[in-house]
Amino acid sequence: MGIKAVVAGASGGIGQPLSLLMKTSPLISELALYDVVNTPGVAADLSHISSPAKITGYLPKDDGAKLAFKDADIIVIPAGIPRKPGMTRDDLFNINAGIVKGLIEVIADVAPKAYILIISNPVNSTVPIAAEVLKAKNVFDPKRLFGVTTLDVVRAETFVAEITGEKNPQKLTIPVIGGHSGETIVPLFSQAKPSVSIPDNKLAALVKRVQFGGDEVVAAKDGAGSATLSMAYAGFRFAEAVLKGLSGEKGIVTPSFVYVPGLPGGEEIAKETGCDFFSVPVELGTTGVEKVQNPLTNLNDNEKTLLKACVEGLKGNISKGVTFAHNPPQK
Ligand SMILES: NC(=O)C1=CN([C@@H]2O[C@H](COP(=O)(O)OP(=O)(O)OC[C@H]3O[C@@H](n4cnc5c(N)ncnc54)[C@H](O)[C@@H]3O)[C@@H](O)[C@H]2O)C=CC1
Ligand SMILES: O=C([O-])CC(=O)C(=O)O
Repeated sequence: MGIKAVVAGASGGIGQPLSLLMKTSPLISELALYDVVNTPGVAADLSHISSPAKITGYLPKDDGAKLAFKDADIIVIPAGIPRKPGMTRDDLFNINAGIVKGLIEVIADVAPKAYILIISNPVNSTVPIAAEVLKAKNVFDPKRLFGVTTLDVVRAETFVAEITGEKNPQKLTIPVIGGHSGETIVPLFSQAKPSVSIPDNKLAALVKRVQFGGDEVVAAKDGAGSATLSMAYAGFRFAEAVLKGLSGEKGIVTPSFVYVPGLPGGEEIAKETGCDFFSVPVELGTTGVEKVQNPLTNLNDNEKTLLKACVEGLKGNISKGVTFAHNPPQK
């Protein structure tokens, strides 16, 4: 089966390196690039790479969004503005909420069966917006809608390895759960595989670094945006996990921000946290999320405290997205 993939926001800081990685994937036979600017150039450039994926580039004119998304199997969305120093991810809501809503409306019409991977911030709110739009169009399948929180997992691997001396951080599996901003990000070092030992005097700083890793990059870029290259890596890693699951590979498990009450194994998580959307390790298969794992049963005391702070913030982010989807501000 040929896989059609789309990157929406393909000309941006994340979109370009992400499209490059997607172009090199042997799992993709067609790659459509959509953005409001510059896609013809990015597509022409990538089209010279001798990998199988056939590249096309679309702009909004001449129904470009519809043509780009039509019958797509997987759509990755890094469209939207990034942070500058002094901003929170929630400060991006006013602009990015409308961008994501508009893109999902088109996707619901022309690619209702697509796997949708949302990178655009604030993820804690943009994913609930997407779910509400898909519900309103009667095409919502919780197994196919994902908030991409993989960068938190990637950071946890990297920062833990710096402490433990592990030479290959990719050998570590560290669940990071909750949401994707500040204190809503909850790394579970106690559930790392293989197990890791973090000295007591380093734990608080490590947790903070994973929670606020995005701020570190925003500060270093000093007004020129937020993480793009590490995010492209993380976005591709997650897209590849979804594609491998689709192709029948077994044992693919990685965290994602999903609609938990609609997924096998997720009901308890929604009940315990009071959050309908939560990042948890998901088992990926031929139809998307086959099951969610429940990491909440094994938390240590420190992680329980982190979880409490997480759900307080996350609930508000989720309801802000749901409210927006139903009552967008009038133009
Ligand atoms: N989930 C995560 O872990 C992360 C999320 N992000 C988020 O990803 C988003 C993109 O970041 P960057 O690539 O650095 O920003 P950027 O500004 O470099 O690129 C965004 C692209 O989106 C395009 N765009 C704007 N409106 C659009 C629309 N209606 N349709 C299609 N494309 C549209 C722009 O033309 C631009 O090319 C931001 O919201 C950022 O906060 C960034 C890093 C990590
Ligand atoms: O910090 C930001 O605004 C971008 C982001 O989500 C991250 O790097 O985790």
